[in-house]
Amino acid sequence: MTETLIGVVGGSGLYEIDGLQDAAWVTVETPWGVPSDQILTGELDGVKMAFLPRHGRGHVHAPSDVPYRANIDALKRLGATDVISVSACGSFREEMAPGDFVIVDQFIDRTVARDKSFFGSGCVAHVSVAHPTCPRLGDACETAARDAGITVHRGGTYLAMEGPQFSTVAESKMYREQWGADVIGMTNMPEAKLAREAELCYASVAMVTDFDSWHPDHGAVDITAIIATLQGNSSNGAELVRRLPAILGPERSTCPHGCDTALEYAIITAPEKRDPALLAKLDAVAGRVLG
Ligand SMILES: CSC[C@H]1O[C@H](OP(=O)(O)O)[C@H](O)[C@@H]1O
Ligand SMILES: Nc1ncnc2[nH]cnc12
Repeated sequence: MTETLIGVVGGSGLYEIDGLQDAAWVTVETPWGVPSDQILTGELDGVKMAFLPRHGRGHVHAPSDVPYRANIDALKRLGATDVISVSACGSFREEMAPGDFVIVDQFIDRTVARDKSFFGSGCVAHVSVAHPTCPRLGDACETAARDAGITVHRGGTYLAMEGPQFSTVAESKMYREQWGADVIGMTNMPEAKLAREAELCYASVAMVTDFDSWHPDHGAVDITAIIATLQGNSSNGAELVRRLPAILGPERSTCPHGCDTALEYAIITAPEKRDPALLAKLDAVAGRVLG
């Protein structure tokens, strides 16, 4: 058993959480640069928490410029065992309506302009992301959402687009009709891939804010409507997060789905050929396997 530390990455509309005991905003330095903001640490129901606003307080980082590697490294460095992403998203499904939450379990990664791995030449690693989210953590999110009275859908495919512009009608219809995506956002990739490389359990809770641009009765997505929906629902996101520590508890067993051993056989560069400079940067993310 190890001590649970729940990392929370708050998306649009969720820039801090209340009620933490011994709350403190801490600065974390990483070899991958500066995280999106300071991280709010503290305890809730006897469980350690670390909250990081993905876009920074005041929403300063565009989705393409979020320092995803620094964020995941910083949470790992603080001792996070589990990471919950809370995000705003558009919906491609009539039944996933604005205000509903979706516990995402699959992704289609259409992002093109982001650093997607901690590894590279000098230390090559290939982890599996066939199942990019953790079912155990997803269970906890689903329970927390139901207990909070939130309408929640278990399972859904999130299309991660580059942005910052929203999709065209043609793209929106293609993602929905041909590609089978359920929701769309701009941030969960490469975050989920990096969490896997860092051997963190990752779950994504997506709050539906709009019907993107495919819906004949709703017209094109616009930011004013998104912000109005977010203002009505961000308290639900915070409420879900507040309920998680009591559900997960202060002690955790090894992940039955293998999230926390993802690197076990992933590094294929021969030990004598590894780049010492890159190995030094991997101290937090891959310290368990690199020693
Ligand atoms: C505010 S609308 C578009 C913006 O909102 C979502 O951010 P996040 O995933 O961090 O909640 C979406 O991905 C875009 O970045
Ligand atoms: N329709 C949409 N497309 C991309 N990101 C979003 N975030 C919220 N709604 C979105």
